Amino acid sequence: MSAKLILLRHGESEWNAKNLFTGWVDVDINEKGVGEAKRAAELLKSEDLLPDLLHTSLLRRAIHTANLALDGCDRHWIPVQRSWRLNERHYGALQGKNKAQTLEEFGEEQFMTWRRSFDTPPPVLDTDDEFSQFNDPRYADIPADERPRTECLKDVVERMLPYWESAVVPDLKSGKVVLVTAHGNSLRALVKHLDGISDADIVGLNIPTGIPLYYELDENLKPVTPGGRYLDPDAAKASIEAVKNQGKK
Ligand SMILES: O=C(O)[C@@H](CO)OP(=O)(O)O
Repeated sequence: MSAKLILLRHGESEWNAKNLFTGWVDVDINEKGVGEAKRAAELLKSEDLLPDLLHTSLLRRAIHTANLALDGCDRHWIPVQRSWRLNERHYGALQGKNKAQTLEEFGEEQFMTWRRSFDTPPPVLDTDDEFSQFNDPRYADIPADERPRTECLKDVVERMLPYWESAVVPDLKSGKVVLVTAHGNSLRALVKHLDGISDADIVGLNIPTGIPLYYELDENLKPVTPGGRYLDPDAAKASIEAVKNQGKK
């Protein structure tokens, strides 16, 4: 048995374009992002990788991207499950801050530690901050003392894996083609798990916006091809470079 999994980071968002730390702030995709989502649909169609089931985060940029990608390949009707556990990493007190200014103010080492280190979270965000989601009704089911106010990638792995095991794995095992539409850092957490990437090596992994990453998984849900396969490898390469260099302009 082999399972088919497609990972899709949302298309470019309004705040990606403005170079702002986003995290749980619920911004939409911009025009470029809409184009990326539609192109994702074309790629899925051309490879005959038509999703049977969708899992998304609770954030508009992932939901909108998934809707466009599915609509474009006539799969707008498939069952959907949404979970905060697929949300972007909560970026703590950096949410709403400009990446270039943060780099300048704190220096490259601190900036990259906050962006990419495995276990150093940014400072905590006040619950009444304008960029806080602490009292957002969509998170009311998360006990207040477990509701994130900042997260490092390790925290994301820990909150994402229970959802992976309980919701996504059964769908994969039932032979369905599963689409997971999520975010740069929640997908880094998932890829780390799938490919068994070390805490040190995950620092160097970046996920491009809007390009489907296809994994064929064996019976133990291990990737047949390590790292999976981007359906548009050239575009993925260029976009990965851009994500990597964010802030440095
Ligand atoms: O701002 C964010 O939420 C993320 C993803 O866009 O940024 P970064 O790539 O810096 O982790």
